[in-house]
Amino acid sequence: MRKKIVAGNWKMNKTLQEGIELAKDLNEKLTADKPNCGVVICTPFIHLASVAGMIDESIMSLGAENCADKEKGAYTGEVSAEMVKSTGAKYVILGHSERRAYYGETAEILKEKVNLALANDLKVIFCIGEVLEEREAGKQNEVVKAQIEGSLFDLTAEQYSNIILAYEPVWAIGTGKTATAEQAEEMHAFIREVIEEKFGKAAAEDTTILYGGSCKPSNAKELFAKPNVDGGLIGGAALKADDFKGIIDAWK
Ligand SMILES: O=C(CO)COP(=O)(O)O
Repeated sequence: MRKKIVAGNWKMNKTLQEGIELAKDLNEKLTADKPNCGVVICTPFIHLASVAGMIDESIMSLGAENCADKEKGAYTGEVSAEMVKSTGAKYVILGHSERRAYYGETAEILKEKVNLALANDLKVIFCIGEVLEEREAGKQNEVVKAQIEGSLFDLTAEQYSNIILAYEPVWAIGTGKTATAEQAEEMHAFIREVIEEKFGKAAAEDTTILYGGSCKPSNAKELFAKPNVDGGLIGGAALKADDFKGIIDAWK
């Protein structure tokens, strides 16, 4: 049975002190009222080691928002998968549309990152999704399929079992314009078909596919009610403990 997950992506928000406060607050709230799903918080690199020491791992896990495409060495400013793992993090987000668009991350670069993350025992939350023009041209399926094929199709079945997918239509990220539950379901079902073609039916059924893009407490329940939507990858609403918990509670 695939796992239901609500994951937060803090992006480039929160000072170290603010991040510690948020993690503490969330940890307290979820200790008092246990979640019905897996919870992951993905924080900037600088928060990882501090936050790792303060969260109850039976309730939530920690992840990074990125890692380098190189193993180690003279790559000033980069943070390797091995370094991420050494903080206590268990997950890493890769292929976020902001990384693809603003930092030129190609399918090839992402393939390297995915390999290094998996080699260091990190689970990968791999993001895919089309931009508005692609949706308007009816090309969303083609785009998403190419993103999956381009970075994940060389994985072994064993490696693939550590991948979580996150469908994030770029036009819905931070815009307040959520995909409808029907649009999300339609794409998630298609993604499962793409996975089935390559990795087989069991792997497709076992893949957790998250929806991301303006997901909030007010729309999470409707989205998560769809059979192929296994949770969310949350940006803005993950920055307030009450909002994030409101989304987690959509599984109750
Ligand atoms: O990009 C996202 C999560 O990775 C979604 O961001 P928002 O929830 O702010 O739209």
